Amino acid sequence: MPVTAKICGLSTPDTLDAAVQGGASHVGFVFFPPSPRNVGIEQARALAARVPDHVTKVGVFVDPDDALIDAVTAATGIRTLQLHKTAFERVAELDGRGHHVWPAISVKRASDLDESARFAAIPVDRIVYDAKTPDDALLPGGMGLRFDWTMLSGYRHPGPWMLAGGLDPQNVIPAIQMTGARLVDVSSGVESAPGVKDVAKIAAFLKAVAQC
Ligand SMILES: O=C(O)c1ccccc1NCC(=O)[C@H](O)[C@H](O)COP(=O)(O)O
Repeated sequence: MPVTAKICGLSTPDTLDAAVQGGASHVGFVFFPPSPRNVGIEQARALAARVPDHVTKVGVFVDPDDALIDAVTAATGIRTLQLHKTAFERVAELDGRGHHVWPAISVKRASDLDESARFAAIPVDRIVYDAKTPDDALLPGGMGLRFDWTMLSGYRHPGPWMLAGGLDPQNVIPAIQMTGARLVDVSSGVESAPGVKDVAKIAAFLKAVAQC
């Protein structure tokens, strides 16, 4: 099975097209106003319309309320919700309503990984292992931070998962080799400035992933 990639935090047609043409399996849209990658509903509607059926659209949220999820899903057809800082009970509730849910686990130390076992009971569609950002950080992700990937080597995952946090075109191959990830996620590692995606970096990242 080939390794595939999600390009996250897309907000312009040209960078979205670069991700799709470069072979991304997933594209992510951030719905969190404090983020430099935040997209509004109408912007997301227009972007989503460009995404072909074989590429999965992922909505990235921080403890979203029903109104936001309903607005996003109605406008974009997004069915996959990547959920940061969202309580277990809320994740279970959204799963019960038929959404594809991807809870993010913030990882700093090895014991953080064990939170994944709890989600096996729901079960969720995929766990996202992302680097923990500082407690006072504005964002729970998208900051180019990474955790010690060796912690994932040999780890018994309870289900499908994705590696996120601090990946870029240069380090993604060793990261895949070290962790065994089959899906990798990148945001700031393919940007020229916070929130500004770079088509050459997107292409380089996807080319590196395709070699794995
Ligand atoms: O990217 C954001 O701005 C963001 C905002 C709020 C919640 C999550 C966010 N990003 C989550 C992602 O999926 C990122 O791709 C992931 O954290 C990796 O980011 P990076 O380390 O910059 O590649």
